[in-house]
Amino acid sequence: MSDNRIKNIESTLLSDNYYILKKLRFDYLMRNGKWVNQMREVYDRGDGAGILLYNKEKQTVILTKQFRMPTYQNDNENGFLVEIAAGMLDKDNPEACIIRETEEEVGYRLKEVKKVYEAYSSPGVMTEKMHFFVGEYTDDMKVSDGGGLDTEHEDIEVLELPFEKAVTMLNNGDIQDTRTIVLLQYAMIHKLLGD
Ligand SMILES: Nc1nc2c(ncn2[C@@H]2O[C@H](COP(=O)(O)OP(=O)(O)O[C@H]3O[C@H](CO)[C@@H](O)[C@H](O)[C@@H]3O)[C@@H](O)[C@H]2O)c(=O)[nH]1
Ligand SMILES: [Mg+2]
Repeated sequence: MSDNRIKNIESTLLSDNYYILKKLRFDYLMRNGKWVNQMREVYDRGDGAGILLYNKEKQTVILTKQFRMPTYQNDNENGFLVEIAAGMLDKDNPEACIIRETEEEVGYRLKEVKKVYEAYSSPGVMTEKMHFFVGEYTDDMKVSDGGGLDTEHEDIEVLELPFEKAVTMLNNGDIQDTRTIVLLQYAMIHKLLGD
């Protein structure tokens, strides 16, 4: 079977109201050797970055809590979600983005971060690739209360929690953001906060 299993891609713009939603029609070569015409809607809002902030000495992590309309539309009773600090890349590289977002959202100015994964967020629907980081914070890195940008009406609550509490929330199903689950599990697997 040929390596190139996609041809004749036709793209129609459905919305560029805020980000970009396209309808893509294309011919796809099935494993059984037949060409079929397929249609997929694809949402492009760029790539993102997120970080788990941790403090070994205090045995704490920093998470955020904010209203997420899409979750409010789907089963999340009050629409608030506990998440890692995260943002969209805009024109930054992932590392610069996550350092900027950390300061905007939770008020800590980091010098160093460690990239641990790069992964597609929701590959059936979105183009978004997410860059996952972990970073150590200490009290002397605090430069503001965070909370997000007023100009964008961000309203972010900063949660500094014992790591153990975050793990309990994860195990109880109180953390429902995939990216946050991934990084808390990373911290557990790699014993970021010690044994
Ligand atoms: N007016 C308007 N504003 C929007 C819209 N969508 C987003 N925004 C604005 O854009 C800001 C984006 O803030 P960021 O901190 O950069 O992004 P984020 O929403 O936290 O996104 C992060 O999490 C997402 C998962 O929910 C990730 O998809 C994303 O890559 C990133 O990591 C939001 O606060 C909001 O003000 C929209 O449709 N309309
Ligand atoms: Mg954000």
